[in-house]
Amino acid sequence: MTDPFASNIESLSKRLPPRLLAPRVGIVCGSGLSNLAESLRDVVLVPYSDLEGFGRSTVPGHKSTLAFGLVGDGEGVPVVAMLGRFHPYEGHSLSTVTYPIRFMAHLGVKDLIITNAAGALNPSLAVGTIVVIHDHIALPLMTGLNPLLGPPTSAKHERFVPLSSAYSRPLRLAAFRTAHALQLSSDSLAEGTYAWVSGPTYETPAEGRFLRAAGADVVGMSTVPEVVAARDEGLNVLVLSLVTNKVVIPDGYRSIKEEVEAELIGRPIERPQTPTVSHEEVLIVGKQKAGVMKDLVAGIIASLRNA
Ligand SMILES: O=P(O)(O)O[C@@H]1C[C@H](O)[C@@H](CO)O1
Ligand code: HPA
Repeated sequence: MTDPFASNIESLSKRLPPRLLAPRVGIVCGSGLSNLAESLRDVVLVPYSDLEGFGRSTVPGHKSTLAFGLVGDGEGVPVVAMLGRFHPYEGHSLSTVTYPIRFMAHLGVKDLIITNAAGALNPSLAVGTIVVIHDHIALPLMTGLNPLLGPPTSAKHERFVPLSSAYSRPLRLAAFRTAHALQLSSDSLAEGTYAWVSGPTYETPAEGRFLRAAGADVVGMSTVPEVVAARDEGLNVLVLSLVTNKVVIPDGYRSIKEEVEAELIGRPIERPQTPTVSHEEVLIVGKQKAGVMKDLVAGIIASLRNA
């Protein structure tokens, strides 16, 4: 059997200068956020179809291309960005979902910046806020959909991977320091916990309240398998979630019984409508905030140069 890492490296070495073939930082672009590649210079684009082990992204707002390039002035920092990721709900196995992360680690990536679009469970998070993730709740992971099930992927990997500090503190500090340097308003960046759901259904109102009660601030359909693989590979991980829609709204629970009873005594209750999200809406907000996310990610990477 051919080693897909080796054959990919062989084909990339024919297309990339040596410096780009040794990226220090990896980026995963979330829904509608592939413009992150615009902050790269000397870019070389490699379609996933030219690489072994890579699937194809089937979700609008996700391309199927790797972008290699440099970020920042002078020598710059060599990076590789996934323009488009794989989600289990597309029918991809967890090993396909996580393969690019393992490949990036194999190329020499040390710091991984993962972005995603997510719904707000915490009512204080406005649409457009970028949430620096400091923890996660992953029901699929806890109940058997875990990319580390099965034999360890290599003898150098631990059997039991701790996730108590999966989200790098130095990278989270870099995110807030960069936002300050970019003069982003204080409410454009927040901190929180990401809940991973398999999708592709969006949450019912009760599921939203359940995840909120469990302590999550945002919910999405990706990222956690990538974080698990990255930690298995020993990478430092930063996750930035862009809030594209609200899932839980205060006083959003509507009791028809109460409503009718209130109507009968002549005191109709005005309650907010439960929001209905669509992927189109997710992409619109992604597009609106893509510039801020791009500048933030580029600034964080440039700040890592001296780290
Ligand atoms: O790849 P991400 O997590 O950014 O995409 C989110 C989650 C679903 O794939 C999709 C739902 O609108 O957007
Ligand atoms: N739920 C799950 N995933 C999402 C959402 C959401 O509300 N918005 C964007 N991705």
